[in-house]
Amino acid sequence: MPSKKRRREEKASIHPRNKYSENPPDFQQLASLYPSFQPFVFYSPRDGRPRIDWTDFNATRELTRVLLFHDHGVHWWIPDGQLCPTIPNRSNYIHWIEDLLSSDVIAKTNVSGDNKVRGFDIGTGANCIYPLLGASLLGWNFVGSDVTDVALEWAEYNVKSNPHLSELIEIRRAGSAGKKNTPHEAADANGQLATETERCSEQVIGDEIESVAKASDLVSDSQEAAAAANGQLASETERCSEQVIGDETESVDKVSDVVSDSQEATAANGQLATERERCSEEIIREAELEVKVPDVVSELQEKSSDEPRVLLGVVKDGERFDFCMCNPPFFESMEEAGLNPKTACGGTPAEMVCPGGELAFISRIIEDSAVLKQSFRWYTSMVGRKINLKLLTSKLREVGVSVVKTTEFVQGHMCRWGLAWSFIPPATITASHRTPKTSMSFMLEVCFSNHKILDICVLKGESCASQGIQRQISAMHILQSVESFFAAAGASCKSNCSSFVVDVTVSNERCDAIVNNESVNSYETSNSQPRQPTCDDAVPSKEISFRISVFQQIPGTLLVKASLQNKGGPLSGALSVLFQQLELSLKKDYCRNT
Ligand SMILES: C[S@@+](CC[C@H](N)C(=O)[O-])C[C@H]1O[C@@H](n2cnc3c(N)ncnc32)[C@H](O)[C@@H]1O
Repeated sequence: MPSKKRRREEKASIHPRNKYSENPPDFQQLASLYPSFQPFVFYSPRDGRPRIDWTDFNATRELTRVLLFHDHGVHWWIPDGQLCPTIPNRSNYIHWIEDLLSSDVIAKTNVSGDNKVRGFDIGTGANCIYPLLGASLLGWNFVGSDVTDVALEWAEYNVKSNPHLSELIEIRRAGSAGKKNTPHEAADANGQLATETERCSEQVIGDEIESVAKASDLVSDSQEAAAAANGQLASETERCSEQVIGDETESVDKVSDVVSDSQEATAANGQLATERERCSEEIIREAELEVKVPDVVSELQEKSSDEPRVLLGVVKDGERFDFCMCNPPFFESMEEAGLNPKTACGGTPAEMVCPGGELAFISRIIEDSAVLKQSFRWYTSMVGRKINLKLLTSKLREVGVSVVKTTEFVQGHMCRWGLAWSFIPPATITASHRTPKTSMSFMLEVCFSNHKILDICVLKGESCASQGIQRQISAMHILQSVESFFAAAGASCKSNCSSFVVDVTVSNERCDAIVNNESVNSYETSNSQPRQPTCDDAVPSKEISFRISVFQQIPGTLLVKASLQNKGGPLSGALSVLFQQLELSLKKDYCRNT
């Protein structure tokens, strides 16, 4: 069993917004909700805790499948042997990017002009995990690229299995020639695709929605139990090979750790993926780099020169993205990847290996970025070995990037690194401090026993105990509440119900009213007649205009976003306060304990 100290460290370093930071997956609960997962869960004779066999690929795949469905409302599958992603670990990378996008390190510009975040996942794999997580957690748009037929077909399949996300994700082939799987791998995976498509067409989706409804109730009711189960979580060690990632010495330590205490290795760690932003930001010209870009980088590049490009030729002319991300093939050979007998997370040679390993692969991203420059706000990649992090940072300096950021992802016994760079000039401290936030968001987890919801049911003549209630508290209800909230305070509101947005304009005077919590009544009673225009109305700069968008994440969970429309106006700074008031009001109406 992991020591208390280790558990504390892991908990402290998991990203605070990671869904699993406070509520790690509860195998027992998942098994009771999803019969397909039940056969994989057993109870440890040592401590009676529920576990799964990490050496069984079917068990790790089923865990990923139920977690994606249970916690993210995502339908998902991969064929035998493909790389099986760990959801908490992968979520940490997404949240790190979220932090980069909202940081003041470089000037904030929205590439798409509509406040939608647009990302590019290099090597999305059959599992398409980053686009699925980014779209379901944060409403981001994605292009996911890959080179193998199997990856492209299954990524497409996973996107199409989720109609609520499919508008957000495009799968694109990288490299003109395309990298084929071996005929055996391709035939096998295609056979599985056909079977899976058939299986899913027979699925009664309503039943699953119902399970999620029950599941979310259970989850919210049993937070305490879930917290107590923290130590019981079997590790979802990233992949077979990851035990050899890192400096050689580190790897040896890690492997011997695993061998010396296999129970511990399969305990809480991996599922509690961690993200420690300790290396933090470096402005490249200030970086103290011990390592010069050595000849090894160019040698590796020669080796990989026949490989398809990663961004050039895949990114279309004039396209712009907020970021790219990549979990690269780390190894030069399957021998180097090695086989970790303790885990079975899959990973085919096409996924794990490329000529020159990760150093050559990420170097290609760097070269492409040096051509595409500001077409991306941030370029990012995972890095498996610390020595490569240093080499790559040196290479970044050579190509003239303006900013480099690094982070460390501590995942159970493993360490990996996040590397980010940009060609956008670093923002000066003073400028960044003056710039108010122009977009923000919060999550609303609807509690069905709340009075507001009961009111809605009564108005509609429906029984709250009826099974369909979850679908009745929709983005539309929240949208209406947003409009009422601002209209009640005298703001002008214009809703667009088809795109679930409401545009709000608030005058200086009404802004104060909202901030001071003066509600409908005070405004309505003193303004029973239509308001006469005042001199102030003629001065547009004394208004703040913003757009509120509501996204249904999964039944019962909604994302509410605000984006400033008249940027640079004197009231711009008020957005965060107004939005906070809205959050309080919606949470009071729709959520538990507020
Ligand atoms: C380690 S896997 C990552 C899969 C998935 N993103 C994940 O995190 O589980 C690396 C992926 O990169 C793909 N790949 C290899 N060369 C590529 C290239 N030039 N462009 C895009 N993808 C590539 C492989 O086919 C493989 O699916």
